[in-house]
Amino acid sequence: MAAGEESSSSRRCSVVQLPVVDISQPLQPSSLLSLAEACKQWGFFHIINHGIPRQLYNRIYSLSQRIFSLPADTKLSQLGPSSLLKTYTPHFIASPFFESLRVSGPDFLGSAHSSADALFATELASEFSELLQEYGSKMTEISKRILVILLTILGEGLEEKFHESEFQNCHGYLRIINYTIPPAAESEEVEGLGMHTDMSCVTIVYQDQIGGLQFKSEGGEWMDVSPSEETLVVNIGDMLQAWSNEKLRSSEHRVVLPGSSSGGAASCRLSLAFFWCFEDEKVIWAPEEVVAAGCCGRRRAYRPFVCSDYLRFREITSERGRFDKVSFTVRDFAGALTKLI
Ligand SMILES: O=C(O)CCC(=O)C(=O)O
Ligand SMILES: [Fe+2]
Repeated sequence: MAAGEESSSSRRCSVVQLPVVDISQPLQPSSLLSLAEACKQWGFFHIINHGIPRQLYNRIYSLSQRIFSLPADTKLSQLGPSSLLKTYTPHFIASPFFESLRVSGPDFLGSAHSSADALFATELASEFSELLQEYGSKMTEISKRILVILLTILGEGLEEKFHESEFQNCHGYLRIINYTIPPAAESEEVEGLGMHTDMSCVTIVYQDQIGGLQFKSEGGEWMDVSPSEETLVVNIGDMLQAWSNEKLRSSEHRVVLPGSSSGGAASCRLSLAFFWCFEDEKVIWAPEEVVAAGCCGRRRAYRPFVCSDYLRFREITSERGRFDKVSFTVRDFAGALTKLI
């Protein structure tokens, strides 16, 4: 795995060559090894041959832009935090440059429809919903495939033993995110989304060509995740870090937006982040076999906890309007590093 300094002087971070997994093929032992290493060290990797046609992205992209370019009042009153639907997160909640629309599974069609009906004429609303249904169900399928791979790298026999029994009630939701690139930023980068960990088992991200997704290495260095047309980014979330007893890493990450001088005339960055999560009432407790697998000893890193309690903890501990604040993670909530259980 090669990591080298990036040439651009405006970015004080490194680029890393993440493993690229072809998920249309069974994985070769050598690929499994490098993936296992990356999941332990970075918690990030790329996938290719995922079967999402480019036209699907293009169409979602252009309809999403139509939604985000509607007047702020319309988005807020129809979909905002005080509306019935609550699917729209306006600017100045996650950051001044971030706004998003949530589409929840498994009925992605119904979820997208309820938001789109409030904004679009019938025909466009139907098209938007159908596209999101297609995207959501493809992401669901890919998430399951990724979990099979991750359980395989955790240890022999663990996939057969635990995929069905532990992950069968997982559910997914999608966040369509629009980042506004501020023209006043000059050569300075700004944080579009501050440092955080995801509360999912795995997250699958499509980022457009603007890039800017970065994760923090164990040594505390920011690493750039370069955008590429053909690949999707996968990162491990807190739920899987806890369930795997930290054999899979949920890295802190963020999104930086380029200053206006660092390239192009683009005024926005669009990403689609799909979160594959345990059900709310799931008790997370790493199985004995997972704790014992490999050479990491038998120390448990977490006490058992209920998923929804952690989600609530994150909600309470995240301070609105404090964009610079480091958010708490699952270690702060359920870490038991000093105690043998
Ligand atoms: O926009 C991106 O590229 C990543 C978004 C993200 O990290 C998140 O929504 O949790
Ligand atoms: Fe994230």
